[in-house]
Amino acid sequence: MTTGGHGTDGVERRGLMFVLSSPSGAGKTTLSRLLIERMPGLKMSVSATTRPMRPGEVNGKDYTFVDKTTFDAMVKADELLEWATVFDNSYGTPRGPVEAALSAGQDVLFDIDWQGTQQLKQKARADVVSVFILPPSAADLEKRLHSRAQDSDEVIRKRMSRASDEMSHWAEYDYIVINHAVDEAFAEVQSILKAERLKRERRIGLVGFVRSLQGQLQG
Ligand SMILES: Nc1nc2c(ncn2[C@@H]2O[C@H](COP(=O)(O)OP(=O)(O)O)[C@@H](O)[C@H]2O)c(=O)[nH]1
Ligand SMILES: Nc1ncnc2c1ncn2[C@@H]1O[C@H](COP(=O)(O)OP(=O)(O)O)[C@@H](O)[C@H]1O
Repeated sequence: MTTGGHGTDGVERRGLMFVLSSPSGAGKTTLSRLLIERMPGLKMSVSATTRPMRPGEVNGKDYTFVDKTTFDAMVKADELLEWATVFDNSYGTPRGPVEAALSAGQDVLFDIDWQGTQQLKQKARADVVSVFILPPSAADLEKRLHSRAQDSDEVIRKRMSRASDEMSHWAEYDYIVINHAVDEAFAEVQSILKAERLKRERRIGLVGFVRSLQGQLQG
């Protein structure tokens, strides 16, 4: 499904879909923002959701906030690459921007749950790189949900009680990062992306590049 694009060394490369999942509060949003800021060639997939906007969130940047009728119409029109129900709300990935970014040779970053990750893998396994973020402890997770100060106590309780369910899918992921300190977790996630970009199978321009090197050696 993905084509085009050049790596930093000029060799043509297929774009990849970089997925971060975790229980709520483990740090996906924080790590995603850092990746987008610091990794050129990576574009965030902005999901559509029916959940209410949190203070500080920006419509069209953090999520596209839609009502249930609009979301259902998007599903019906096959406008979503994947979608799922999480915490009683619907979340989904609009297909158009992802396909446009990949065909322009960019990589795409997804902050989606295990259900969405499974759907992406069914569609394009070779192009999906998945990372599961774990909190260092349950106490830290709860502290982070409270420190974010954006959800009511009841919502936080619900998210804590779902954490174990979400975490039970950890073994379906390619990589696991434990988010102790943000800087270290970021460095680990960044290393994964850098190494995956160098994978031979994605570097579709290598055959031509090596042929040209061999030509130079013989010539
Ligand atoms: N399948 C799927 N999951 C999504 C999508 N967007 C967000 N999610 C997941 O929905 C869950 C709840 O997200 P959110 O309400 O922003 O809370 P957060 O986990 O605290 O960031 C998280 O596990 C997200 O990764 C999407 O487009 N598809
Ligand atoms: N390594 C860390 N140490 C301490 N606090 C963190 C760490 N990573 C994230 N946080 C904080 O925890 C809260 C939840 O993080 P967030 O990135 O919103 O998680 P998620 O997107 O997985 O729900 C935020 O207030 C964030 O600043």
